[in-house]
Formats: sequence, C-alpha cells, structure tokens
Amino acid sequence: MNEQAVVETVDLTKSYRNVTAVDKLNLRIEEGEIFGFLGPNGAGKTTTVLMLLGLTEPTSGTARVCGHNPTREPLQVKRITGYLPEKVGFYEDLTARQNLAYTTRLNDLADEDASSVINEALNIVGLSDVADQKVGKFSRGMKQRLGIADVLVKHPRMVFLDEPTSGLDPDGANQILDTIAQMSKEHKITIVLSSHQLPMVQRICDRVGILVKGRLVAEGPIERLGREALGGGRFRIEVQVSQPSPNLDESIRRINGVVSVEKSGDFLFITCDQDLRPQIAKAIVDSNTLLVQMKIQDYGLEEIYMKYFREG
Ligand SMILES: Nc1ncnc2c1ncn2[C@@H]1O[C@H](COP(=O)(O)OP(=O)(O)OP(=O)(O)O)[C@@H](O)[C@H]1O
Repeated sequence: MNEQAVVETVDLTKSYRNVTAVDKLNLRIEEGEIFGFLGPNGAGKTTTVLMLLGLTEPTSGTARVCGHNPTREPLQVKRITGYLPEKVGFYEDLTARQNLAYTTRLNDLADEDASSVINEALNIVGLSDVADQKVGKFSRGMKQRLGIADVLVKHPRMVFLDEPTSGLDPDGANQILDTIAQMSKEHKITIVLSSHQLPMVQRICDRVGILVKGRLVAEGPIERLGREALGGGRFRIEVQVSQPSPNLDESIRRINGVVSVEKSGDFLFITCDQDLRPQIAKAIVDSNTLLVQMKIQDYGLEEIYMKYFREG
C-alpha cells in the first residue's frame, strides 16, 4: 500500500501577471527524506515553498503537506513545518536560550515543557555551552546552528532549509550538514534543502529535483540522474591515443560493461557501468595503438545540474 507522502503536489502552478513562476509541478517527497530542491535564480523554488507553507495561493493544481491543504488548512501546516530562511533573524541582545523561549511561546508551548525542549535542541546543534550568551556575539555559523535549533523546538515533521550553509567556511558548512543529516535521521524529519552549493547537496541528499523556469526538468536519486545524463553508464572514461587503429573503437565497444564509445580525433569518450580502465588499456595496446592518457570521471551533481540547466 502507498503510504501518505509528506509533500505531494499535482500540477501545482503559480502565475504572476506575466510570469509562470511554477508550471505544473508534480512532486512527491516521503517521510524522512532529505530532498535537494535545486535550480537557478528565479526558477520558482521560493514560490513553491511559499505555496507549500500556505503563504501564497496556487493559481491551479493542488498541494498537500502531510495530507493537509496549505491554502485551506494553513494553521495545521504551520504547526508541522519549519522554515529556515537564508538569513536568520534573532534578537541580538537576548541569549540563545531566550530567543528559543520566545519561539516556543509563539508556538504555545507551556514554559515547563519548553525548557527541556530548548535544552534538547541546543544539545543537538552543539550550542549548550553558549546557551546563555547574547546572540549578538555569535558567529555566522553559530547563528545558523541556532536557526536549526529554532526550527527544532517546534518538533516539525518537515523543514524547509534555504541555503543553510551560505557564508560559512567549509568546516562550518560540513558541521551544519552533519547536524541536518542527524536531525533528519534521529527524528525522522523530512528535509527540503535549497542550495546552489552542489557538492554539499550531493553529500547529504537522498534525492534531488531540478527546477528550471518553473518546470521540474529532472528528479530522482543523484546516481540514477548521473546514469541517465551519461546515457546509461555510471562512469565516463576519457582516453587520448596516438594514431588510433581504425577498429579501435569497435574493439572497445565489445568490452563487457561498455555502454557507449564516442570518437573525436585522438580522443575516445567511453561510458560504462564499472571502472573498466584495465580492460580498455589492454584493448588499446592489443590494437597496436599508443595510449597517451586516460582519465575517469564519476558523474556528479555538478555535471548533472549543468546538463539539465542547459537543456531547460
Ligand atoms: N510576488 C511576485 N510578483 C511577480 N513575480 C514574482 C513574484 N515572486 C516571484 N516572482 C517571479 O517568479 C519567478 C520565480 O521566482 P522565485 O523567487 O520563486 O525563484 P527562486 O527559484 O526561489 O529564485 P532564487 O534562487 O533567486 O531564490 C521569478 O521570475 C520571479 O521574478
């Protein structure tokens, strides 16, 4: 039986006067997934998130968040979702704990329950030791962590994160990503992560969707999208040879596991399912051709993104 998705949209569309910001979006995100929602500036990501949060109405189509319609049941949706914008705003002259207490009060959590919830959230994001310091003294990374704690105290079922690592050094960014992955895994929180920092997205996302001009041009696990982008293989091997024998590409094509071979001058571009460098090198030598160099590339999110971005 098909379990209820956390996010489900059917032909979700939002048009402004002369722009279709989101165009017939069909998306399904399951519980506990970390979904990378990608696309260039102006692709329609924020508009989609606003519709899912019930903050703007669709022009047509439907959206469901944990079974609720965000337009008709905005309060129910608000109660189970969290949103971390790119720039989180806090009261700088209050402490981290006081800022979180403000959020729990806004969310009608009784003070006696709030303190344990706040301690737990501070612990998860690693800010327990500085909980009673004023936020004005916090670094960008600490504020970002506090932003995650601020989302966590609501005990959401799903969270939207917009560029959660922007402005952070690689170490700080990695720590935030680990925290996000941990919060998703341990608390079964579904995460929708929007970011232009593709290596980071690749590190923690189970699945991605790429939006271009309001349309979902690709969706799926990164590995599968990589295979599709390469025409079926997972690896791309680039070979440079000198004076190739006429039947060289044919003998490479015959190697078990080779999906395709393209020839361009002294270069051969081979896609395959496994790392077949030894077999390819042998085929080259056996055909009395000189091997100049060989490179292997695992198709990553960056290449996938560029391919779909160009096509979109
Ligand atoms: N209130 C509005 N009125 C008119 N047009 C709008 C409005 N909000 C967004 N748009 C347009 O809709 C399109 C999608 O914008 P949106 O902000 O959703 O993109 P985005 O993918 O979130 O971009 P970014 O990565 O820059 O945040 C853009 O062309 C934008 O100009």
